[in-house]
Amino acid sequence: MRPFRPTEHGKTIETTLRGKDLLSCPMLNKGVAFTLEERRELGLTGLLPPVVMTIEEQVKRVYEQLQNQPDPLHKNIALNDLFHRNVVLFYRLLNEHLNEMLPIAYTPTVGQAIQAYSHEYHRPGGVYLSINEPEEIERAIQNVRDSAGEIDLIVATDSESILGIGDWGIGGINISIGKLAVYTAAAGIDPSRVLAVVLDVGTDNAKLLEDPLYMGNRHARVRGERYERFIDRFIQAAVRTFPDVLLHWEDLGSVNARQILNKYAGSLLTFNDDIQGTGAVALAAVQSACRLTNTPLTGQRVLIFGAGSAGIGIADQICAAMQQQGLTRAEALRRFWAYDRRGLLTESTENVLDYQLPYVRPDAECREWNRNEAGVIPLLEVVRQVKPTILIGTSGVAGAFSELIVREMARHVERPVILPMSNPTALAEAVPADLLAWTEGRALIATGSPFEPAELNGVHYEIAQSNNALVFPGLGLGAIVVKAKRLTPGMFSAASDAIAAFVAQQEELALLPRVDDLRAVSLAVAAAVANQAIAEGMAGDVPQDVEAAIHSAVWPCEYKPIKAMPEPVTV
Ligand SMILES: NC(=O)C1=CN([C@@H]2O[C@H](COP(=O)(O)OP(=O)(O)OC[C@H]3O[C@@H](n4cnc5c(N)ncnc54)[C@H](O)[C@@H]3O)[C@@H](O)[C@H]2O)C=CC1
Ligand SMILES: CC(=O)C(=O)O
Ligand SMILES: [Mg+2]
Repeated sequence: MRPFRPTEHGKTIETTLRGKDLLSCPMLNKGVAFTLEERRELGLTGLLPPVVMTIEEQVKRVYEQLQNQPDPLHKNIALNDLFHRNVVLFYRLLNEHLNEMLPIAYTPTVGQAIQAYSHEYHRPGGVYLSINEPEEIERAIQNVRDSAGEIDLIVATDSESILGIGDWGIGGINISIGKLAVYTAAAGIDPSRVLAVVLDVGTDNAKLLEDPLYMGNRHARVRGERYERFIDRFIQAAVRTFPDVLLHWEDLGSVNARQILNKYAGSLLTFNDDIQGTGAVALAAVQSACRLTNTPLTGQRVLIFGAGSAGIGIADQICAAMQQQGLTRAEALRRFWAYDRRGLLTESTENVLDYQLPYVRPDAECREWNRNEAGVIPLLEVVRQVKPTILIGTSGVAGAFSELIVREMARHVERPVILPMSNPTALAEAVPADLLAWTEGRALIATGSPFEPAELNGVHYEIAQSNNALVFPGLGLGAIVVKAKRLTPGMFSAASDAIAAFVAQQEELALLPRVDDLRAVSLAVAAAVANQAIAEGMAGDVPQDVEAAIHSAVWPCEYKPIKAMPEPVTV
C-alpha cells in the first residue's frame, strides 16, 4: 500500500496521510511550502511555522545551511538528511547548484561517506540484504513493493571495490544511493521508483571487522558457490517482483563483476556501470580527442594502466569502435597494452583473468625491454617502447603518471591524450595542472573526479570530467522509456556517440561535456539509447515520438498540490 497516488494526469497528488505522518513522508513533504489550504485539509494546522514559503526561498535556506557545514563530509550528511525530509527540495538544491553539489553527493565525497558509514549513520536508506539470511530476500523485496510500489531501477553493490578505495562492506549502500541521486539530477529518473541495494556478503576490510560500531556482517567476504546462489536469489526476487526493472551493478570486485555480467546480461535488463558505463564515457573522450587532433581512431596506441573492471571495460569499447571503423579484431587488439599490479600483461604473466586475455602482448615483443630488479617492466619503459597516443588510468594508484612518464609520452606525440580516471580525487594517477605543465599545455585531459580549472602561462584550461555519470543516467532513462528488454553493445556505443556529438557542437577544446550540461547530455543519451533499442528490436514500447516520450518521462522536480484522500490505495 502506498499512501499517495497521482491524480489529474499527474498534476496533483492525493494522500491518505495526515499531520506528522505527512511531514515524515519525504516524497510528499513540502515543509513550510504547504499552503494554508493544504495545511487545513491535511491536518497540518499548527504543526508548521505560520509562514508559507516558495521553494526558491527554501532552496536559499538549505543552501545556506549547507554552507555552514564544516567540511564536505558533513555537507554530504546534511544533504542526506535533507533527502530524507523533503525529496523535491533536495533535488531542487542539486539542480540549482549542480557543479557544487555533485562532488558532495557523488565522487569524491561519497567515498568519505562510505568509509564513515557506521559512525555517521542517521537512518536507513535502501535495502540491506544479508548473505546469512538468503531466505529473507523475497520478503525484503516484497516489503519495498508494499511500501513504495513499482520500481523501475535498482542500483546494487556488494561493496568489494568501491571507487578506488576498496572493500567498505555495508557502507557501500552509499554508492548505490549516490548513483541514484545522479540518475535523478541528471536524467530526471523518478526518485519514488528507484531502489538502492547493498548485498552484505561480509568484508575483508580488517578495520571494519575490528570496529565495534560496524553495522554489517562481521566476517570475511563469502565467495564462490554460496555467493553466486545469493546473487541469483536476489536477481530472481527482484525481477519476479518488478518484471521490467533495470538492474545496475556498481563497484563489485572485478571477477564477480564480469561473471555476473556474462551470466545475466543476455537474458535480463542489466549492466555493469564500471565496465560498460565507464567504457562508453572513455570512448566518447577518445572520439573527441581524435576529432580535435585530426587523427583516426584506428591509428591510436592505447595504454591502459589498471587492467580491472574499468580499464578492460574501456579497452573493450574502444577496440569494438576500432573494428566498426574497419580494423579486424586482431588488428584492433594489437593497438592496446594493458598494465596491472603485476606489470604489463604478456604471454608469460601468470593467472591472467579471462577478460584480460585478449589484451595479453606477445613475449617476443618485449624480450629486450628494460626490467627492474623484480623482473617487471616499469610503466616508463612501456611508454618509451610503445609510444602511446592515449594513456588511461584506472588503477586507483595516486600519482602513478609521474613527470618522467608524462614527459616521455609527450616526446612522441603532439597532443598526448591522458585520462587519469581513478576516483576519488586523491587517487588520480596525475593532477591536471602537472600534466599541463609537463607537456607545455599540449595534453588533452579528462579526470574521473572533478578538478578545478588549471592555469599555465596565462592560459586557462577547463578540466573535463570523464565519469560514467555522463552515461548511466541517460542510458537508464532511455531504457525505461522504451521498456528495453536488454542493454546491448549497440546501445552503449549509441550513448558514447551521443556524448561525443554533444561536445563536437561546442567550440571548446574539451574532450567531454561540462557538468553544467549534464541534463542536456543525459537527455541526448536517453534518446540515442532508446532509438538504438528500437532499431535492434529490443524495445517493449515504441513511442511515436521518442524525444517527446523522453521529455515527458522526466520527473518534474516541483511541488504539486496535495489533496486529502479518504481511503488507503493499493498500487
Ligand atoms: N571515472 C570513472 O567513471 C570511473 C573510474 N573508475 C576508477 O578506476 C579505478 C579502478 O576501478 P575498478 O576498475 O572498478 O577496480 P578493479 O579492482 O577492477 O581494477 C583495478 C586495476 O588496477 C590494477 N592495479 C592496482 N594497483 C596497481 C599498480 N600499482 N599498478 C598497476 N596496476 C594496478 C589492478 O591490478 C586492477 O587490474 C578506481 O579508482 C575507480 O574509481 C572506475 C569506474 C568508473
Ligand atoms: C565512477 C565510478 O563508478 C567509480 O569510480 O567506481
Ligand atoms: Mg563505480
